Amino acid sequence: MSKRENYLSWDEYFMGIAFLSGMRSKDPSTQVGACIIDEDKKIIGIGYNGFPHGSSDDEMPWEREGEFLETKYPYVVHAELNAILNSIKSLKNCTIYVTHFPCNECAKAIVQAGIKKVVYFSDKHKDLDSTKASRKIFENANVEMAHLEILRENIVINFKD
Ligand SMILES: Nc1ccn([C@H]2C[C@H](O)[C@@H](COP(=O)(O)O)O2)c(=O)n1
Ligand SMILES: [Zn+2]
Repeated sequence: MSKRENYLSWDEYFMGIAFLSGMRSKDPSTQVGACIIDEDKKIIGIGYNGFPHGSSDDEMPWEREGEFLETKYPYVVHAELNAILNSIKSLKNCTIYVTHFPCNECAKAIVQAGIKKVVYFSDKHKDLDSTKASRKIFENANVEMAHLEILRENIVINFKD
């Protein structure tokens, strides 16, 4: 019998895990996921956007607009930072898979952690100044950026039979 042909590539696998992780997010508008792997392709950190420990998902605001302190923005921990903080070992020369291109704050954390490659799926905010700053931060630190195009339409997990 020959091997299966339609198995997941490494890129699809790690980006799939980033997406699955993002599905844990309670943010009603944007769910972001991140998955960090080491040079041996071992997963060493996973994260999604959410409020810090101790802050209730039900009591904190998920608003995008209004008085700054009444919105989610000053409180939410970004997926990339959560993945970095959740990592189980040094991130030197690691790769981070992210569902969305990192913001400039996450870019700084990614560089300082020693991550050397960013593989991203969506770049929908590429024209924002903060995204331009991210690119500059990555370029200055020689962090490789790679857009991942996934050819298959979906990955199905079937929990029935
Ligand atoms: N690098 C990023 C950028 C954003 N996020 C999170 C922060 C928010 O929960 C959400 C963005 O919300 P929106 O302004 O689209 O309503 O995404 C992140 O985790 N990592
Ligand atoms: Zn961020």
